[in-house]
Amino acid sequence: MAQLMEDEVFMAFTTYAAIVTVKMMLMGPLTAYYRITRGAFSNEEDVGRKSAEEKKKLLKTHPDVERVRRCHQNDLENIVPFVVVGLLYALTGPDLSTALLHFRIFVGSRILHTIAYVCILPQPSRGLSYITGLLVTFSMAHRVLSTVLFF
Ligand SMILES: N[C@@H](CCC(=O)N[C@@H](CS)C(=O)NCC(=O)O)C(=O)O
Repeated sequence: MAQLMEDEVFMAFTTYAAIVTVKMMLMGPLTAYYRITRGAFSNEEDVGRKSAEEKKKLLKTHPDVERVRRCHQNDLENIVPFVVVGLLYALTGPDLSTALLHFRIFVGSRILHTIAYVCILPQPSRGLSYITGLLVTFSMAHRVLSTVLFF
């Protein structure tokens, strides 16, 4: 394990995986921010001490909250596979420069995806950033499978 932590590709993977995971985790506080500012809550206990009338007003969905939630969901669909496949990829011993290119493009694409989704940028900005990240993960999966294929 200590030897693995000194491997440059593994260190690069750990760095970018941590960055993109923290980005994904920040979607939670961002959702909370939108809930509070838009007055849109989903649980009765979240609006505990209000009158029945006020509760009714606050227990609703809001398009901005739903947008951030979809963005978070999309992160889960893409970042979790990146972390799993990226770890296996790092273990196949790729070139440092090739690995860095994969990790940087993926993290950049997911940051752009979030900006495009939350700031409502016109398509195809979100679609292209999503496809870019997906291609990076597929490229790493290709390397993993072509290195260790064993049925
Ligand atoms: N689960 C996704 C699968 C396809 C996907 O991830 N598309 C990208 C680019 S259009 C996206 O940002 N989808 C919006 C979303 O997941 O809410 C969906 O329902 O759209």
